[in-house]
Amino acid sequence: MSDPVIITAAITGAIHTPTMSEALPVTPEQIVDAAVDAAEAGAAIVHLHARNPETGAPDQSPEAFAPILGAIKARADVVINITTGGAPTMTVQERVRPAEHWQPELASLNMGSMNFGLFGMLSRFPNLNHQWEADYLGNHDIIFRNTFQDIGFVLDTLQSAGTRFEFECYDTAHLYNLAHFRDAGKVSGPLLIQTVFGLLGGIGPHPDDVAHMKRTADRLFGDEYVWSVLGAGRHQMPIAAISAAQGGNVRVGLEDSIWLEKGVLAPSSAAQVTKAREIIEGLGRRAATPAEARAKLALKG
Ligand SMILES: C[C@H](N)CC(=O)CC(=O)O
Ligand SMILES: [Zn+2]
Repeated sequence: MSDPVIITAAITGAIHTPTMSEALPVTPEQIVDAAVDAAEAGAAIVHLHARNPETGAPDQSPEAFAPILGAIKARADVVINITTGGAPTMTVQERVRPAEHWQPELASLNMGSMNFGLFGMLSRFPNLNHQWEADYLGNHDIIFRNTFQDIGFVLDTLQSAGTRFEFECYDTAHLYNLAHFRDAGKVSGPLLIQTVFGLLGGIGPHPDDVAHMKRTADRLFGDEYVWSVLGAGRHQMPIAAISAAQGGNVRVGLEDSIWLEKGVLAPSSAAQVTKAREIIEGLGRRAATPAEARAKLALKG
């Protein structure tokens, strides 16, 4: 039987906005509770962003993470993964600061630049509460920038503190970018590769897309990598099931989808973790503990 499944819960992110779902955690207290609940539901890793408690706008200042990190650690033995993606509108210097300051076990790292098509969601949410939501979601001109220089800068800034990475790959080009850094000796296994599906600007959510990304990663990295998947929006659970059925790992959470199923808003990331666990256990597997995730990913603990 294949290894236990590492479940990552992405708690709030910087893509969805407060008007979209009341369940989206915004304040530090809400983010802490959501992360602890997700850990208790079976997540071994929580992926964290911070927000302005008043407006809900993304906040990438190290101070914004202060009331979140210690409080989670005091209540749950879960692996902390701090975003370096922040929001697409931020510079790499801004985006790397929280992980540089807090030196987590894991940090996310987008393996390339890409068009970020958030506007697809706008049609479903005509009445947004905050102007920044409309400006942000309605923007057809967003590029998430992470050049080879930016990626090198993030690696150099964080690796000295023993932080390892969740390499976010939105298309096969990003897998080749990661292979480039591996060949250059800048990164080494075990490489946690988070393949992202169904976000406009990246690869699609079709099972053929998943097979194509997995086949390419298998060829480029062999047993040097640990495979995980992230399906955006309504693709979250079907993509998780495909991965779990093939020995892979999964990421769920309100950052990636506000839905539990078609037309049903998820009451929490924990509810999505529970649903993913049902799928995983239905396949005869089980969720990995934080300790098992640390061992498999060679985390500093
Ligand atoms: C699709 C996800 N929002 C990817 C993400 O989580 C990026 C990051 O924080 O570095
Ligand atoms: Zn993120």
